[in-house]
Amino acid sequence: MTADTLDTTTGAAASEAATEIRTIRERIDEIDQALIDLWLERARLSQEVGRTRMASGGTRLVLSREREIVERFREALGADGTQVALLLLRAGRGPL
Ligand SMILES: O=C(O)C(=O)C[C@]1(C(=O)O)C=C[C@@H](O)C=C1
Repeated sequence: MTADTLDTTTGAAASEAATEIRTIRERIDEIDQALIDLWLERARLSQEVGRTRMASGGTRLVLSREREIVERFREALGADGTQVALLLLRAGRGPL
């Protein structure tokens, strides 16, 4: 494989690179699936907490807890972490 015969699925210009990319992509796909599964599990648990609290006569939200979570993600991942945390929270408790 040469630069003028690109592998269409990997975009690589050499077969060794195409093979390496396919191997790395397998792990990326596993990680993506784990993230999706964890995302869905977290949303279910968050909804369960919300239902339990409201059934007890409590509030729908606990903003101090949300701030703690946003801060944890911001410390670990920077500004993108803030955005991820906000999306995670929305997936569980719905939009504000
Ligand atoms: O930990 C809680 O009390 C929850 O209700 C879960 C959760 C979350 O998704 O992390 C959702 C809504 C609350 O405002 C705070 C946190």
